[in-house]
Amino acid sequence: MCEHPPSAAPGLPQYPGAERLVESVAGQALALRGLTKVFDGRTVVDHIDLDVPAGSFFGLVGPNGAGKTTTLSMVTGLLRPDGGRVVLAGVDVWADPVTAKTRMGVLPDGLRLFERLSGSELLSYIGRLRGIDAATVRSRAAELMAVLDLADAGTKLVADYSTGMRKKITLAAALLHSPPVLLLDEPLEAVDPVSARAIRTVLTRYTQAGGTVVFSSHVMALVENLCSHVAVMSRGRIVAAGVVAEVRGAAPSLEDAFLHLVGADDAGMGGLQWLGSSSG
Ligand SMILES: Nc1ncnc2c1ncn2[C@@H]1O[C@H](COP(=O)(O)OP(=O)(O)OP(=O)(O)O)[C@@H](O)[C@H]1O
Repeated sequence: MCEHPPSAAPGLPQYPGAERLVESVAGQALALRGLTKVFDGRTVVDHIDLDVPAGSFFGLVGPNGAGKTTTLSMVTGLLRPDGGRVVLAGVDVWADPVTAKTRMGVLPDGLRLFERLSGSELLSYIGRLRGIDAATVRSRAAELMAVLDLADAGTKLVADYSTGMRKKITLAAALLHSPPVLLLDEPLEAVDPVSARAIRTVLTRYTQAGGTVVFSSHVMALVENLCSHVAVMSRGRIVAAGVVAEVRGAAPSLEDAFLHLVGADDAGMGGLQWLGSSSG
């Protein structure tokens, strides 16, 4: 008789206590517990705990190299953690990655798209991969392309898209299956104000309808305007998290609070006295 407990699917590591963990974070769209990543002996994400309430617009901010992309990559199933757990929309991401991926829409860092497809073909391909019937894909794709101001770009090859258009078509692809959680790595970086407004409008509408957005950004004013919640990451750790007003505290702006939290508010302009002086 077999003495061993029932095993996970072949090839998948076991995650004991997955059900208990999922129960304990009910009500959170996303929960991280002890999430850790080590590269070449250096801990770049250091035992992170984080709760993202369902329906929140959640900004993840931090200086370059803080670990934001690494964290989002572990949340989206792209990068295997060295420790800790991720529960997204009631699913333990690394215990059941296939189900977890049906519940998320992702705009990853370093967009890789099918360059030789047109925008419409790309959405139709992604929609079919997601198992959505062709008529629904067509109507959702048309609506998304209209609100994102991409309607005229439907027949253009993705290879000829601008940066803003690439972000918008990827966002449309991430929304096509109407997931409960959207994870976006710097969705507004290098995007012009017109495209940025279209993206903001869609994201705001999505959260008003009950969806949860988690996005990383360096633009503090944007996070302060758009987000209900924020987490500040520094050197692989979460140094503050919660409702934006709480994290800002008594500081005049979120940016001031951020600079203080990451220890950059006293960065002096020592030296450089020669800069701009006409004496050469
Ligand atoms: N594949 C990798 N191999 C080794 N080190 C890596 C790898 N990916 C990231 N790192 C390192 O991990 C640290 C965190 O990087 P990460 O890209 O997660 O930061 P970030 O907060 O997203 O930064 P940015 O705001 O510049 O995008 C950095 O020091 C980076 O050099």
